Amino acid sequence: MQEVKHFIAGEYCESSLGRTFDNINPCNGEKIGVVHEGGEAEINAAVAAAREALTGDWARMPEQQRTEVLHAVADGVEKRFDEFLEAECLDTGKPYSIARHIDIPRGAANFRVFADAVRSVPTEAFHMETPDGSGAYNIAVRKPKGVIGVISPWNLPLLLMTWKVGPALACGNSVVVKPSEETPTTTALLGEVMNEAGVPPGVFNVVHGFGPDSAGEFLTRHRDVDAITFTGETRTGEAIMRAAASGVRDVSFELGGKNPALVFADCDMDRAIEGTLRSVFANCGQVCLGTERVYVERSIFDEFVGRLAEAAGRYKLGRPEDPATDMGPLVSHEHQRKVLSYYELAKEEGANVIIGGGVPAMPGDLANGAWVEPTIWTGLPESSRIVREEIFGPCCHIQPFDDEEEAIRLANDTPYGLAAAIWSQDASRVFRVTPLIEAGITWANAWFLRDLRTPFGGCKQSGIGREGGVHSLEFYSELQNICIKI
Ligand SMILES: NC(=O)C1=CN([C@@H]2O[C@H](COP(=O)(O)OP(=O)(O)OC[C@H]3O[C@@H](n4cnc5c(N)ncnc54)[C@H](O)[C@@H]3O)[C@@H](O)[C@H]2O)C=CC1
Ligand SMILES: O=C(O)/C=C/C=C(\O)C(=O)O
Repeated sequence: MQEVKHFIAGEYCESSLGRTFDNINPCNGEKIGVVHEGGEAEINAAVAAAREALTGDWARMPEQQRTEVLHAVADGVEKRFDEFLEAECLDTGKPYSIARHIDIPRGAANFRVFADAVRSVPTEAFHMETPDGSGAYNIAVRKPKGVIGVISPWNLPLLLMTWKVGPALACGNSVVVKPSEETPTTTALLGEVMNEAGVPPGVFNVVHGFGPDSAGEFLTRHRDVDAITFTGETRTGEAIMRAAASGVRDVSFELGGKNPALVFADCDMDRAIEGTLRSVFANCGQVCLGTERVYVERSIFDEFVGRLAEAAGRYKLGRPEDPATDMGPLVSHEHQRKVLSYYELAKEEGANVIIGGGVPAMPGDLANGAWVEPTIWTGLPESSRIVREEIFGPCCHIQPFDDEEEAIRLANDTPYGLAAAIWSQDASRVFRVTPLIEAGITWANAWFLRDLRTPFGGCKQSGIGREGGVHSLEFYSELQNICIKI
């Protein structure tokens, strides 16, 4: 039976109060192991270790060596690829085919890309004139921000945690990570890799636990944490922002979404179907960038709905390790209850259930897992809760539109603004429409095409700030302007 411990000051440790909680396999509801539950004492110890690390070897380490250490972390993840893969898929239930190509390689890449980015970003310098004629130079020096609190979610656990930890360490900070209580294992495993790679003790710390009145809240409230980065639900973001207000700490938030796809009659239908299928159902719909609202030009509406439903109907639900599996279960029974409550609501609101809408019949032990059917609805008004609220499951509502203006209006009629996808072969339309969409990321004829150097984040209630490439360096470093009079 697996036992997941905290990782503080380079060592694994148990909870001071001796409390643990169960880690459950969402495929069959079986207990995988126990996780040590941290409280105020563990957060205090981790933050103190992180603070201490900022005065030791890590602070004195030349940038070139820090880059090499972070490359060694990436190598270490790759060396133990199968271990990370199995742990991630056991915690989440996601298919190996996804984690093998996305979660684990990206978990490693996040260290390499940001370590290299730090070394390639130029220093800003301005010469200025002065009244005495001798002038002055302004040089912007990039320094670590300090101790970074990282609160990460369960949908892409290693990927989204390293997306924050990679650049934070590349900029010379130390971190305290509170991984999601649903998926603690790969974050804990990374501690071993950090030690093997030569990351000094205290630079990377992990405390397990829950959100409110637990490790998450204690971390975000801690006055010795200099900045907080969070991915998760918008309401949690509001709570963390309130905590960060005390002490005026900086935040970077990537929050919820209710992302639209606009499918125009001039699209390449095969590509639009394949891309929308992935954007709705990949990772069992548990991707913040995923599509939950599809708007299709009326002349191709029936064909599109029919073909998408047919493709979704071919999806094979199964065990993570089965190469034939397209979709796993949801992350937990709690999340299953939430998604199924929306499936019920859709029926109550009068939706046409094109496909799915319930719990699939799974064989043997899988019958106890957190499974839901891939689901497509049509026929609901835009005011319906199904169309307005983030469900975070394998489902979408499809609605027809008559012209470009209406499509843009429908896409933007949401409090969220994370991502959007447009499907059209008319280049003028693509250039005209994409900037009018209120979203931090808009794809045209693609979905989830990610270059780690590009700005990533949401507008409206989908987030604050941008991470990715130089934007991550902006958040994870403090710029000091040094003005030198000649
Ligand atoms: N990437 C995304 O956009 C994600 C969105 N979600 C959405 O959020 C819904 C709820 O899922 P949860 O896992 O409960 O998301 P959540 O936003 O509540 O949890 C994410 C992380 O925040 C921590 N947390 C929760 N409350 C906190 C607080 N007051 N202070 C500090 N940390 C706190 C949790 O322990 C976890 O590590 C999902 O149904 C889905 O709609 C969930 C995960 C990822
Ligand atoms: O960075 C990526 O490529 C993926 C990001 C996905 C999320 O942020 C999410 O689903 O929460």
